[in-house]
Amino acid sequence: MQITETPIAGLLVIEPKVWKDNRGYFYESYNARILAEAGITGNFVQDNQSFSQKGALRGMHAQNMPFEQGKLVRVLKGAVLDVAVDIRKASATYGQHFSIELSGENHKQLWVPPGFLHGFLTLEDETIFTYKVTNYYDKASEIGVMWNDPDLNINWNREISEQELILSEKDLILSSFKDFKSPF
Ligand SMILES: Cc1cn([C@H]2C[C@H](O)[C@@H](COP(=O)(O)OP(=O)(O)O[C@H]3O[C@H](C)C(=O)[C@H](O)[C@H]3O)O2)c(=O)[nH]c1=O
Repeated sequence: MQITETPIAGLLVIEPKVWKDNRGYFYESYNARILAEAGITGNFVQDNQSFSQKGALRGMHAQNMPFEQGKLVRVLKGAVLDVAVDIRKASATYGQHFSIELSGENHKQLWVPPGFLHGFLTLEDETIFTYKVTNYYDKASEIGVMWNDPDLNINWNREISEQELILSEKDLILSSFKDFKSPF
């Protein structure tokens, strides 16, 4: 399992060792000891899974304290462009984002600590996205910023036009970044 830093402190890319043979492949998708050695010591209490068609965009979301969540995200099948935005007010990279393609083929994972907005654009039909979180879901604590906020300026361009995007009602009316008051 190789764990590498990103330009945003605390945000880490995890690439598992994949064992391939004539039957297929095997890899450890989660190993608390190896993650702890890299500083990922969250107490994971809940696993989530979502299924999305190409063009579905979920985000940008976070939960407010005391239900802030660290997220260990990956794709079982299909592909997404995964994006995390630093909303830690004291951070030198406040408002900056990191994006990475996660897929059932590349087996990559992203550790998103508390203090980030998170979301993804689905790049293939029948994509299965799964993740561990370090705090329970609390609807009343949900906060978010629009996926296309001009100040965040997230570069989603993946041959998917705005007309092809599939968004929830909730994700159509999230806050602008300039009106957003980060609790982190
Ligand atoms: C997140 C969540 C949702 N739900 C219920 C509530 C809704 O009725 C339904 C769909 O939820 P939502 O539309 O918020 O699902 P996503 O848009 O995939 O939300 C996620 O989107 C991005 C990718 C994130 O990083 C967050 O984990 C999360 O906000 O599932 C639950 O019961 N438990 C949960 O933990």
